[in-house]
Amino acid sequence: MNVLEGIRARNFLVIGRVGMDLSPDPAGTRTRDASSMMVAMGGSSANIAAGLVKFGCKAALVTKVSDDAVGWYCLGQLDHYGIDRGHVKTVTGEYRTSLAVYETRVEEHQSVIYRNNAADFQMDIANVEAVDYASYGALITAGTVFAAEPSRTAAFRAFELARASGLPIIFDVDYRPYSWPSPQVAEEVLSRAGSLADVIVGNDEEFGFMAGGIEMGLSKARDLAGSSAAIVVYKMGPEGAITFFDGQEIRTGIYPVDALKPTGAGDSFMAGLLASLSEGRDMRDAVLRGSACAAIVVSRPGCAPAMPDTEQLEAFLASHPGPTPV
Ligand SMILES: Nc1ncnc2c1ncn2[C@@H]1O[C@H](COP(=O)(O)OP(=O)(O)OP(=O)(O)O)[C@@H](O)[C@H]1O
Ligand SMILES: O=C(O)C[C@@H](O)[C@H](O)C(=O)CO
Repeated sequence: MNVLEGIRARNFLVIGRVGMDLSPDPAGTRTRDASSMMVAMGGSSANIAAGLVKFGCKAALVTKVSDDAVGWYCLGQLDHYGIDRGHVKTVTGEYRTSLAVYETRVEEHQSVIYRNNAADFQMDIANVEAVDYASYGALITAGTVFAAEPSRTAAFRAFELARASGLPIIFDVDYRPYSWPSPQVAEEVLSRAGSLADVIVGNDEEFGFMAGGIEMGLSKARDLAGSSAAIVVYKMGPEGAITFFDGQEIRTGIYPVDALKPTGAGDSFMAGLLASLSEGRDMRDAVLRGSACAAIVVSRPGCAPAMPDTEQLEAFLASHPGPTPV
C-alpha cells in the first residue's frame, strides 16, 4: 500500500497514551489561584485519534491505563469520542495514567505533566502483537512512546508488524524532554524511529534535536524526505511550515488567531492534515487545513474538546481572512 492509499482508507491505528487534562477554569486563571478545573481527555495520541474521529475517520488506540478511577475516566472518554479501545489494556500496581495540569493562558503559561510511573510506558510486546495490522490503513504514533521500556521495544515491534502488513508509518516527533532518561538517548532513539517512518511531522526544534543542533534541523528534514520518508512536515510555529513531498518544498503560512493557550496545536494539526489527505485533498490544502485546525484549538479551552469537525473547520475557514503569505 502506498502512503496516500493507506491514509485514504480512513482507518487509523494510533499507538500511545490517553490521559486526563485539568485546566483552571475560567480561562486565564493561574493554577495557583484555581478553585475550579475543567477536566478533559488528554494525551497526544488520544487527542490525535479524537481529532480524526471528529472528521469521520476511524481510529483505534493501543496503550495501557491504570486500573483506577483516572484510568476508567479515560476509558469512558475514549467511548465518548468514538475511539476504538479494544487494544487499551489496564495495568495494576503503582502505575498511574498520565495527568496534565495546564493553564488556559499564553503569558507565563504553565503546563505541568505528571508521568511518574506512567501506565502507558507499560505497553508491551504482547499488546502490540495482539493487533491485526492488516485491518487498518495506517499506523500513527508520537515520540513519547519511545521514551521508556517496555513501551520503546513494543513500539518498534509495532513498526515492524505494520511494515510487514504494508501500513504506512506516521510519526509525530513530539519530543518532551521530561520523559526521557537523557537527551542523548532521545536523540538516538527518535532518529531511529524517524528513519523508519513514511510520514514525519515535527517542529524546527525537534528536527534540530534529531540532527544534533537547531541550525541543522531543516537539512535533516530535507534528508529524510530525500531518503526514507514520503512526506516530511517541518513546522516553524508562527512562520508556518515547509512540507517536503514528491520532490517539492511546499511553504505554507498560519491562520493568525488570538490564542488562549499554546497547548494541543500539534495534535490538532496532525489530525487535520491526515483527515484532509484522507479526503483526497492536495498536500498544500491539507497542510493549510491542519494549520487551521491548530489555530482553532489554540483559540479555545481544552485540547480534544476544542478540535473541530468538518462543519466547524469550514465555518472557521469561511470567516477567517486567510493564512499569512509565504
Ligand atoms: N497562535 C497561533 N495562531 C495560529 N496558529 C497557531 C498558533 N500557534 C500554533 N499554531 C499552529 O499550530 C501549528 C503547530 O504548532 P506547533 O509547531 O507549536 O506545534 P507543537 O509544538 O507540536 O504543539 P504542541 O506540542 O503544543 O501540541 C503551527 O504550525 C501553526 O499552524
Ligand atoms: O500529551 C500529553 O500528555 C499532554 C496532553 O494531555 C495535553 O492534552 C497536551 O499537551 C496536548 O498536546
